[in-house]
Amino acid sequence: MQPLAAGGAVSWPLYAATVAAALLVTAIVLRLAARSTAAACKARPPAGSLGWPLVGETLQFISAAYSSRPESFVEKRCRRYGKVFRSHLWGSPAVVSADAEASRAVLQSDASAFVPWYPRSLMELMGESSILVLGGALQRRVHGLAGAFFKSPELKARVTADMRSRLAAAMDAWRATAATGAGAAVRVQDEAKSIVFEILVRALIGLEQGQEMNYLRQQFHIFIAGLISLPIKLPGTQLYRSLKAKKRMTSLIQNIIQEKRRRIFEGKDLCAVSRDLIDVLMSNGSDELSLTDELISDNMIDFMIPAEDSVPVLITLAIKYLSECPLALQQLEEENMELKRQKSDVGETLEWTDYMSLTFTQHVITETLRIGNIISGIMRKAVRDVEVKGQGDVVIPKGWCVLVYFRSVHLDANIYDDPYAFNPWRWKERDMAAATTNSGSGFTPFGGGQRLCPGLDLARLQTSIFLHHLVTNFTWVAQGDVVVNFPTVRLKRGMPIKVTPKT
Ligand code: HEM
Repeated sequence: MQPLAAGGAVSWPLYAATVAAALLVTAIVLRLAARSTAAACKARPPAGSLGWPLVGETLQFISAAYSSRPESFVEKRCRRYGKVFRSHLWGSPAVVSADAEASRAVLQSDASAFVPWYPRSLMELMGESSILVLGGALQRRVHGLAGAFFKSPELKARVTADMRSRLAAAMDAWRATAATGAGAAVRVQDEAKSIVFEILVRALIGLEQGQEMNYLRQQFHIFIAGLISLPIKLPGTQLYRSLKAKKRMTSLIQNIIQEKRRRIFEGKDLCAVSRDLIDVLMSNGSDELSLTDELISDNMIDFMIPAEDSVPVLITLAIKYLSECPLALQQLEEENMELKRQKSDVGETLEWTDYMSLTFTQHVITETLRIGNIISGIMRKAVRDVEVKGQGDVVIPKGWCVLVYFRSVHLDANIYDDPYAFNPWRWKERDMAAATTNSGSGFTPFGGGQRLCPGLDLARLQTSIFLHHLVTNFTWVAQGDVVVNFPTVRLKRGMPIKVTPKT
């Protein structure tokens, strides 16, 4: 963040001191209010500490999140207070759950108990009509329509064909890179990001590769940089830049919506099949829950977050873990080569169902989701005192936040033997149906309940396709890289690998 320009009505040091004093007073009042809320209601929040005035325990949380063991913040407190404890994070009193049962109970609750809660910069950027913030009938409606679209065989077939042709072009370039000799490397994370972004954006808003796509992606990078930033909306701040970028993206998407409306009005576009998510949302908004252009465009931008972030990171992490586990890589390669052979023997190309039927490949993806914790947890706010059963019953007082911390559950030695080991074979014995539908307690990389990720099948499908084409066409040597976990999970150097085409 840049300080305010000197020479304004108030000098910068005086301004800063005034703001700091105001923040301190506000924080003390809020903390006293939090304490008295907890004391006034019969609610018994769990044991724990609210930390320092103003910042609570946020700085300790962030400093652990930047380390190679982000769960250390939660682990330390679990040892002291139990798996559900109280804290104070992102400016709010909070209950943190690292207990599988309590976490499941929170995920399964509806809006009569909890509503979504995010840090202020995120709320500001997503806007009121984002599915991530919406509650009640409107959230269920958008979720239902988007979920049905993402799960439809037509979309999966289209995404499969798009992925195949986009990967073929990328792989030609990798072959050319490999031919240049020593030192040339492919950055998996960058490649996965540009491929997945283009394909999902096409599925969302119907935009094809080209100048507008490049412009959108450029604006999206500025937008996403502000999601976890200081909640200050002044020129020069990241949040301000991100809001401006969102405005430019909204205008591009609203033009697409207007063009679609014009074509429908002129009777030029009466195609019964929805080609993208905008079509789905536009054609399902004629009753009292009509979906406005603003709601549609806001949500299209939110839906781009997994396209640029979560799915490419899942692909990249899978390749990192496979590179470090030759036995798993060998088994995955054999499984994929066998399928390729079978299909080419009968002269068929692979369908989306073929990719999803690769059992070991799915185990690799499941294990990557468990150990990689791309989304480490979710936050909610209690709209009333909520009793939660877990390791001992606790109450989350009205107005408090709850952080459901998936990461600690996914790395819990009581649930997974040797939890830090990448072991795809562990899923042979486990209930894979529960893992792939995300219904099993102790495995919630896609959340759960009414807000269960509607894109989970697509994420698995795109990852399977990427892995299939990589292992059947190339061998590689990974160059060293490390996972960074905050503010989002990613590979520090983008996972460079030196590829050699298979003959
Ligand atoms: C590795 C990939 C992915 C991961 C780890 C992931 C994870 C999650 C999680 C944990 C939630 C629950 C949030 C909450 O409860 O507040 C969620 C929700 C959501 N995800 Fe995903 N996701 C992924 C891919 C996708 C894809 C590909 C799409 C669609 C293009 C998508 C769209 C959404 C939407 C729209 C929601 C909000 C649902 C609602 O609040 O009703 N996600 N995701």
